[in-house]
Amino acid sequence: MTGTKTNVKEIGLYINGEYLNSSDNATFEAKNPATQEVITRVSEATNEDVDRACQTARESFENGPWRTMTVEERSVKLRRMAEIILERKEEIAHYDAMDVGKPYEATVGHEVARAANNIKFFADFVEKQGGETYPMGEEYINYTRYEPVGVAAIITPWNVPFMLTTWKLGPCLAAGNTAVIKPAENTPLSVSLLGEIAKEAGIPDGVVNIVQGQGGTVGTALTTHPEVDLVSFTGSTATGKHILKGGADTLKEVSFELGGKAANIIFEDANIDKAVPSSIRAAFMNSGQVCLAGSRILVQRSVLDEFLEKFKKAAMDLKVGDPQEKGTNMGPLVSKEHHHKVKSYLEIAKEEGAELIYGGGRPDLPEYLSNGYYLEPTIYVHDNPKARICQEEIFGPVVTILPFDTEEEALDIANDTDYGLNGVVWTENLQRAHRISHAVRAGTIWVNCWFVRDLRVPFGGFKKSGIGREGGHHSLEFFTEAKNVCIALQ
Ligand SMILES: NC(=O)C1=CN([C@@H]2O[C@H](COP(=O)(O)OP(=O)(O)OC[C@H]3O[C@@H](n4cnc5c(N)ncnc54)[C@H](O)[C@@H]3O)[C@@H](O)[C@H]2O)C=CC1
Ligand SMILES: O=C(O)/C=C/C=C(\O)C(=O)O
Repeated sequence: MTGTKTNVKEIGLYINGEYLNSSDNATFEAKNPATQEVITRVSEATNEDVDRACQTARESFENGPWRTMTVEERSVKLRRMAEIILERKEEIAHYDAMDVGKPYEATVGHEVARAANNIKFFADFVEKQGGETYPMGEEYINYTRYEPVGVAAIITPWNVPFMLTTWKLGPCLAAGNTAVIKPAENTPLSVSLLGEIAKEAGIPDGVVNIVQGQGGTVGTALTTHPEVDLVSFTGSTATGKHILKGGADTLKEVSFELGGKAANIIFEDANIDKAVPSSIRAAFMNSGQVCLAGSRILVQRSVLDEFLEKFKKAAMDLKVGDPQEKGTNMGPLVSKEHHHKVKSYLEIAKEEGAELIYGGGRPDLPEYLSNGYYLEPTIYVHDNPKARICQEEIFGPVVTILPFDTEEEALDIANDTDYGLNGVVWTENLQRAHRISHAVRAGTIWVNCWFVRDLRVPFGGFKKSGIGREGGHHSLEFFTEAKNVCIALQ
């Protein structure tokens, strides 16, 4: 038996280089979703604590050495931070396995490495940036500087806590800003380590601050705070709207990566043997709690039977179980509330007349996981793209297969959504691959692959899937103010 293996010490807020209790000593529980065991207690920030974190970040931005250091000096410290993340990869992955329910094996091997690279990539990238120069004849010359904006609020979700926080923190710090981070209340553990990691890397106190607690209170206090200039957020579209409204009075700049309902389109000329394992990953990785999930699989009718047979078999082969155990492909859902929400879609699917192909129940698990928030990988076939299970972000291991006959029909279904984060196309026809990639209204299209990430490319959503883009110079544009300097030459 594994389950919760480590005693995790109580988690404080991290402000000005110190872990602290909240001003009223209030705490909340961090729980293991595989067992419901309490892992530890976490300080719940008050408004006073959020204010302190924001004032500290402001003071450190205005008067600390971080903003005025050379880019190279900052990058040395950030590269060290990336190294420390790798040195502590087992601990970080173990924390995410415990409070997200993420399989340890995949997290330690992939997600933590990506987190380290998020920091290293921007440390290297920022050193290579130049600016624009515009001479005006012999009389004047203009040149552009990219200066840090100020204090950034970094609000991250529970599905990929550590990796997604570093994805924002890397460019934020590389550009010379200071940060107040708020991880999701469901998953406070791994992000809390970023305070001590930043300190060990030599990043001055006050540059990285972490507050913990509920979105509605702590998140709101942070994203409406007058000292916060920027909000970088990944999470639900509903929360994105709250943050946008709350930031209006102080004109905060926002970068939002929101929900998705990606179409994964399998044409009859696709290599089905490649499409099946990739579509399984896209549907069930992290128990389907992925904004980029291929949660609608559109399959051309002539290959429907073949695809269904192979896809179902591959889903049945997934090992659902203890996230800490070697070989586990799928852990539990993150929380009781989320488990309830995802299961409610099984009722909705029944009412909507979807055909259940596999799953929908509780997997067979050892006794010590009997309280865990588990659900089998679940597959439906439905012919109504307007059904709620085809329109709403379920964010669980529930996938719907929609048959289609023609390319036009596939495109209509793919674009019939409020979301536009990503899409996937499986075809061996080059012209069709381009045609469909151009016609699907989404920020990323993967052709004959899924979730392949190059950190230089723009990443973000069309429609209700986001505002702005992250990645490479897109992230740096968000985290900097462009300044023009015009000089008289005569
Ligand atoms: N990456 C993604 O696309 C994600 C999508 N979701 C979607 O959202 C649904 C609901 O999940 P939730 O946990 O409720 O996500 P959420 O959007 O409420 O949580 C994400 C983060 O926002 C914070 N937050 C919540 N309300 C806030 C507010 N008013 N002001 C500032 N920060 C706030 C939370 O504390 C958390 O840190 C999921 O079922 C899923 O469909 C959730 C998490 C990530
Ligand atoms: O690869 C990225 O930069 C972002 C990935 C985001 C998710 O996996 C998510 O929000 O679910």
